[in-house]
Amino acid sequence: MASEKTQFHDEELASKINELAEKIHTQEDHPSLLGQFVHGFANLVIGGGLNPKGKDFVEKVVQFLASLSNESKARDLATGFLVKKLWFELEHPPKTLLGFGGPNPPITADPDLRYRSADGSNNNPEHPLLGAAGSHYARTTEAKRPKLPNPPSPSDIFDKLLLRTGPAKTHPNGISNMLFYLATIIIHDIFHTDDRDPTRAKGSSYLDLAPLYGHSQKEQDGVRSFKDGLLKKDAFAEFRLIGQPPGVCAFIIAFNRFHNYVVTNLAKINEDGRFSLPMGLVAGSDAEAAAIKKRDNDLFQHGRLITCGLYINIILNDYIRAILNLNQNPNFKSNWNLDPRPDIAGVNIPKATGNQVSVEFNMIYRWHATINDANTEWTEKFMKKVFGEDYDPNSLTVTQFLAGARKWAMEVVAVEPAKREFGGIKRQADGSFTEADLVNLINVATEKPGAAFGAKSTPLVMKPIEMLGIQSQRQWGIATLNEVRAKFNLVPHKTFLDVNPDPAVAKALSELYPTPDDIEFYPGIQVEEAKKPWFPASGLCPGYTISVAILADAVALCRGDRFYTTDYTPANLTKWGFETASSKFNQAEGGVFYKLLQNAFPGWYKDNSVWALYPLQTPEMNKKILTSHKIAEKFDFEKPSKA
Ligand code: HEM
Repeated sequence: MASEKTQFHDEELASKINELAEKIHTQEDHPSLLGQFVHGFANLVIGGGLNPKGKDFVEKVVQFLASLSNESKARDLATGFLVKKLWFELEHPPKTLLGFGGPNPPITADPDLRYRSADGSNNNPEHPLLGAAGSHYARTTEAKRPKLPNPPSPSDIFDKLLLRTGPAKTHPNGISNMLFYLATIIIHDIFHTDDRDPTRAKGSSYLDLAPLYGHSQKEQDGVRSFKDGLLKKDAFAEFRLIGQPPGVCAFIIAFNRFHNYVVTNLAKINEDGRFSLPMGLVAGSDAEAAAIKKRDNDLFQHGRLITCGLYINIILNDYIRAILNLNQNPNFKSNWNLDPRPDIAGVNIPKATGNQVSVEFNMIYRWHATINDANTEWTEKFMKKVFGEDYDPNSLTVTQFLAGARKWAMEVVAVEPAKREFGGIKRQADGSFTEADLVNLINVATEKPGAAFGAKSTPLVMKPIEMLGIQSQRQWGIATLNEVRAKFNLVPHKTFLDVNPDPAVAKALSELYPTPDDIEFYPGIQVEEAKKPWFPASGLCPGYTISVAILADAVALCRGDRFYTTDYTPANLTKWGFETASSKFNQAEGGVFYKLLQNAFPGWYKDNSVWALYPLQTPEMNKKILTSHKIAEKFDFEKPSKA
């Protein structure tokens, strides 16, 4: 039944949906009431009914759904309508792309459509280039408002609106660095702006674990051992991760180890004999060599599908759960989650359309405010290595930054992926790192909270990178903050205080922009008031526009991907593989992060360790949450170690 603790901040909306819910809970199976409820809910969510432009609208809907019983049919239908709303907030496929033509990327798709191509092409075979590496960014919002003739300088914007002074504010909901490292893997998966043609993304627009497997066939070949489907020991393709805190690299290596665990088991189990060599091959013959090569590829590709399956399930069942604060749902037994993949009878939502990431989302995902003090210090040391001990972040220009970044990139790329090192840890003779070193880096990331989102929260060391961000949004001609808000059904800001009620921030905005309608998208999304935690519905606590837009993006990335919808089947992944990547509510409330950690680092994580079950919030925060649910004694809070 609708929880009494449901925290609707909008009385009208609250009474309307609670009234509908009550009817459903008392006579749920009554078809006309169910129809009435769904009709009412569809009106609420998709438009009409109550004002969908209200602040916190999505959060209220999430709170409501998470308060319903697991058996509620109405809940499934209503979730379908929410997914539909989020799906149709974006175009599929997008109509507007950046750039002025130029050669299209070549199609390197494996002719076997069961497998992901290395560069993301052929995800939708009807639009084979949609979202392939090298394609043009999409634009979600028409930029109709003329731009200011003399916009404020990026340096001024940074100093007045973004610069953090003093220590970082701790994240208000105990979100651990691990969540921000997962976000870092996600953004390196889908965003790699081509510096020679910034209208293009060098990676694909699919969540295909490119930081591990690469954005192209060449990069993929660089991490494969070409034996039994295995990846080279502790190798990962994305060189840019070496420029991130070392825990990010340890995390992507966990996926490498999971892949190797998967292919080893696939070969052993050899379900339906699908990895057997044909009978009667002559030893040393070309036919035998070709069959061995095919088997390696079949194992590798299955391993990739399954490892990506775990990745998407981590995103939906751990990451989105933490973002929506579902572990802090008073109705803790609710298994509601925002999973956009299922088909719900009566709610027609397209799927497997393909995807193309947009410039707006490239901006929305720049979460540099969340870099905590320890990672700020790490970044300062890193920048000194690249730009010299005496470099000054205040005066380093964007041009100097780009030149230094290119030089650094060339040096890193020159080293083979399986030989790259990071964070002061060393590879052993067989090329692998020690488990202890990797687990330690992951522990450090899990233990410490990230910093809070918000205005005046970005460390100085990021100044040139933020100035580059501001320059990029101008080059891309992105619509204003208010234009993008209107696109996502959010009320445009009428005053500077609407953007951020802190008078100092509002004043700084008014000194930079003539009217709220002129505020640029970036930095606008960074300065908006950050959300507070809600229990459930708001866990990540970014600015308002970011919080709404990322849900639409998550829906697009999951539901638009053929390999996560129509082709995500036990037939394609094998029964064992499908099960290995899958989520069950009775373990970690559906979270599957523990599967990654326990299989990558066997023996380190106890079955009831919060470090494995809920690593996206700190162990300290988990203790609070589990104590509030009166089940803390069932869990182990000790730092993982190997007996
Ligand atoms: C200490 C942590 C971090 C460091 C040192 C860092 C560094 C950088 C650098 C150097 C760039 C500019 C790349 C270029 O255009 O040449 C960049 C871009 C970017 N960063 Fe971060 N970052 C950090 C954390 C994060 C986090 C937590 C997120 C969000 C999850 C994020 C999201 C982005 C995005 C979306 C871009 C644009 C990428 C592109 O267009 O190619 N970063 N970051």
